[in-house]
Amino acid sequence: MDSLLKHMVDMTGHRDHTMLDISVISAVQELARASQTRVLTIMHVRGQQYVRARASICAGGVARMEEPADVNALGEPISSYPALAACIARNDTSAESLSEDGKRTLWLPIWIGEKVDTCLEILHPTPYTSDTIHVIGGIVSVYRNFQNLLDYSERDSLTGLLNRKTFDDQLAKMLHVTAEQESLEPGREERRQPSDAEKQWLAVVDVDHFKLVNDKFGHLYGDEVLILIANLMQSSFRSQDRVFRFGGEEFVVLLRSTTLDNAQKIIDRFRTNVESHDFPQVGQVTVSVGFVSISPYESPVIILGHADQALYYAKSHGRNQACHYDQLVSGGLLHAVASNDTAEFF
Ligand SMILES: Nc1nc2c(ncn2[C@@H]2O[C@H](COP(=O)(O)OP(=O)(O)OP(=O)(O)O)[C@@H](O)[C@H]2O)c(=O)[nH]1
Repeated sequence: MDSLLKHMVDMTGHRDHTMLDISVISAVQELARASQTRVLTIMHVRGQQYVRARASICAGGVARMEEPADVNALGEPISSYPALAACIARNDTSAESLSEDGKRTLWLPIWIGEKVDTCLEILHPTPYTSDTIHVIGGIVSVYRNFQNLLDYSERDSLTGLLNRKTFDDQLAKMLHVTAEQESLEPGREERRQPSDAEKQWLAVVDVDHFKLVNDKFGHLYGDEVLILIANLMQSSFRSQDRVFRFGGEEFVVLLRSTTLDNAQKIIDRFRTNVESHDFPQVGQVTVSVGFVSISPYESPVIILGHADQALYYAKSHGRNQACHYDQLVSGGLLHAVASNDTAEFF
């Protein structure tokens, strides 16, 4: 029981999804004497479900995060896990399978309302007693409640998008990973990257003339426009991209690993989706976008400042368009300010 309490204290002491994953699999692994425990992400992409491990621990080992070799890979189709697929299809909370070579696997999907995007997978050599199942059930409940709480603190209450604080954390992580990858290729910093190279991108999105929407139709309709735009963002961008609301009528998107051509296409698809949407009562609404590639050699403030400069260019040159910072600079339409000062534009 001491051990159970220790694990519960550990799990509830985290304010970060990664550490929560690590502590839940460490707890299950030890208390359920598993041979392997994993946290799986269930991704929903265009009506299909995919499974990808995000943390794992083996007997006698330490828990670790699973970093996918390719961040764009969706994982395995759920059909590779028939017992889990059937369990999710019937909205169930557990499934077991026994393979021909005697390996037992227990899957515990974590339901939050009608949605499931996480599952615990426990491989165990011998059948579980009802006491062990009871302990595992308790750990899973605490894990689910804590995930829920963390999720709530990471999101904007009006649109349900990720909030500004989560953006700061995720951009810092993205810069760190990119810097690590580039350090594996010395000299890359100085080399000019080809225009078809895959990069990470940051786009700042601002609703055009939003004050007019509020003034003409009232704040309730204004709020509805923001919610519908948030929905259009979720459906227009890819599952590996991240969408944030910065507050007001400003949104930010982090686009993962794609070429300039693709980034422009993905952003324009969203922009035209907004332009062609019929907003109840309000009619047509448009957005302007400024975007920039993310370099680990620049600070978040500078990266955001560049995207903002491109956004203001789009605003002051007709709105309802997406402008690329580097293209504006190389075309002489914007002036880059060479500076190490992180307060360059503020
Ligand atoms: N309904 C609603 N309005 C908001 C919210 N947050 C900020 N606003 C309003 O958004 C409007 C932003 O207006 P401005 O910054 O002047 O910009 P704009 O009218 O969109 O003009 P441009 O950006 O130049 O195209 C203000 O009227 C704010 O009151 C919100 O959560 N809900």
